[in-house]
Amino acid sequence: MSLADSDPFVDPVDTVGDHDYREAWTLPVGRSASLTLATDSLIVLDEDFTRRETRNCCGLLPSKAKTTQAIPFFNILWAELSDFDINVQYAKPTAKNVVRVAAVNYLVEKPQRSYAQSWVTKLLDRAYGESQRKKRIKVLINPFGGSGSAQKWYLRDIEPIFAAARCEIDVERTLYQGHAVEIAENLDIEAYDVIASCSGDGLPHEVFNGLGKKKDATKALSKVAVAQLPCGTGNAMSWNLNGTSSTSIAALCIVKGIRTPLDLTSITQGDRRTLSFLSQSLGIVAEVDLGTEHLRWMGSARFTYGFLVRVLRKTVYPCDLWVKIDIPTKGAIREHYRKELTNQAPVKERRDSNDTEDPALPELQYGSIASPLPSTFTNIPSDNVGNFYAGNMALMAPNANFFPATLPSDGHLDLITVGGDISRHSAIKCFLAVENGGFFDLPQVNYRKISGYRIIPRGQKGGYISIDGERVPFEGFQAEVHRGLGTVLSKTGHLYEADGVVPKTG
Ligand SMILES: Nc1ncnc2c1ncn2[C@@H]1O[C@H](COP(=O)(O)OP(=O)(O)OP(=O)(O)O)[C@@H](O)[C@H]1O
Repeated sequence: MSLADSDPFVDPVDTVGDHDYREAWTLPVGRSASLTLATDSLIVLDEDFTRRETRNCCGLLPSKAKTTQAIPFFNILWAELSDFDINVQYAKPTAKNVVRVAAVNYLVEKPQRSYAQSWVTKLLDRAYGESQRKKRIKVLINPFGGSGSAQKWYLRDIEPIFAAARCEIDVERTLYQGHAVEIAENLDIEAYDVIASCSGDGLPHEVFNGLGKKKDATKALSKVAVAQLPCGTGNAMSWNLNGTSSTSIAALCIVKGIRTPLDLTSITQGDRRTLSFLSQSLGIVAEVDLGTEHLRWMGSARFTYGFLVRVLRKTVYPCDLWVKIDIPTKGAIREHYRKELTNQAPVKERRDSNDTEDPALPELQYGSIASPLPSTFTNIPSDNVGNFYAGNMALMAPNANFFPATLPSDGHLDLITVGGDISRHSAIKCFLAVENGGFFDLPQVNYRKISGYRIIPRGQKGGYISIDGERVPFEGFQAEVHRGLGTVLSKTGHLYEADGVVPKTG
């Protein structure tokens, strides 16, 4: 029986005669098996001669038991040829949201060896595409991550995948708050390609800031990709870049991740300058996130409870707000997003150019919170703000797609403002629309693309401001976006995994 007869994935025209194996990139292996490179996957076809329990008058009948297995190229971790056999290691789904390292192993006959070598090269090309192979990864583990399970999850779910993919791994546990800042600040950037944190979103925030403290910060931030191995509660970074909070799938996504420039925002407050990669909030979101810590025992219900309490009180957070508005309307934002869907510009063109040749952090174009107000900033009356929320990624938690128009490196933050004095009915509609879709289009939601702002709370004794989920003093601050200053790993190289304001396929 020819391969074409038995395998629906193989074009019969390509499988006639030995020399044609090359054209189909089919490698005959073992006694009666073959490995074929199809469009998106490796097809393993095994015709094993076994005795089946089929009887006729002469006794047991020998018959062929065929198995066909398709392994997506994305899941292929490594392949190599040794003296006698070929070994392909891959991430095999073993349960919903779990992958584990598995392997296929076959003898390769001597005459096939040189072809097998080119076949392995071809397989790895398809498996990795433009993603870097054998990444050198500094792994940070927050021992308190995942309610103390981060270390266990690392050993069980992550390390075997990195090892099978031949990544070089160097593991360090964080010992105290802020330790990840120091580790990143002192990192030899020539020795690593990625810093991946087994943590929530707090450690990646620290890592960006540690790299940002280096003398050659701009170089460090463009050279070392920051990644998350989700061991927190929200895991926004992993949801946006990998579409998962599964530790094993995230590990596979890091192995296969494509280097992607990420906009970072400088925040100046008092005399401090920090970098934000995810979001800044003041008002109901900040208060619900940071002001309900004492209700952690409720699980995620604490957010719903906190929200409802504030909505019923119709809480407003008066402030003075000035914004550098880049795209003012939802229609224009949708158009901008549509164009970016097909923008495959090289990485270099998706970062601000550094004309000064100075490798330190870029100078602040708009000055700091202490500088005179930039003339390009527009005042937005904000006496009755209920929610001020600036986002650099789409999902703030699973099913919380607040910023569906965000793009990793378009040079803009997406700014949402919602009045605190809207009706309770309207406020609840907004809340439900975040989870069910449609939030972006609600008329009570103001949505702009911006590249800087200054916000100063007014007439409140205290309150909550959140930068990437971390609490900062309740006082005025200024923000300025730096296009593509940071680097992350993503599946596409230029988009988030969340649903956008325009369908990604059309
Ligand atoms: N050994 C340690 N002892 C105390 N604090 C630590 C230690 N290691 C890390 N931290 C701190 O823990 C904080 C939380 O980090 P992490 O990224 O895991 O979580 P998070 O984003 O707060 O998590 P969650 O998503 O669960 O809210 C960071 O501020 C970090 O500095």
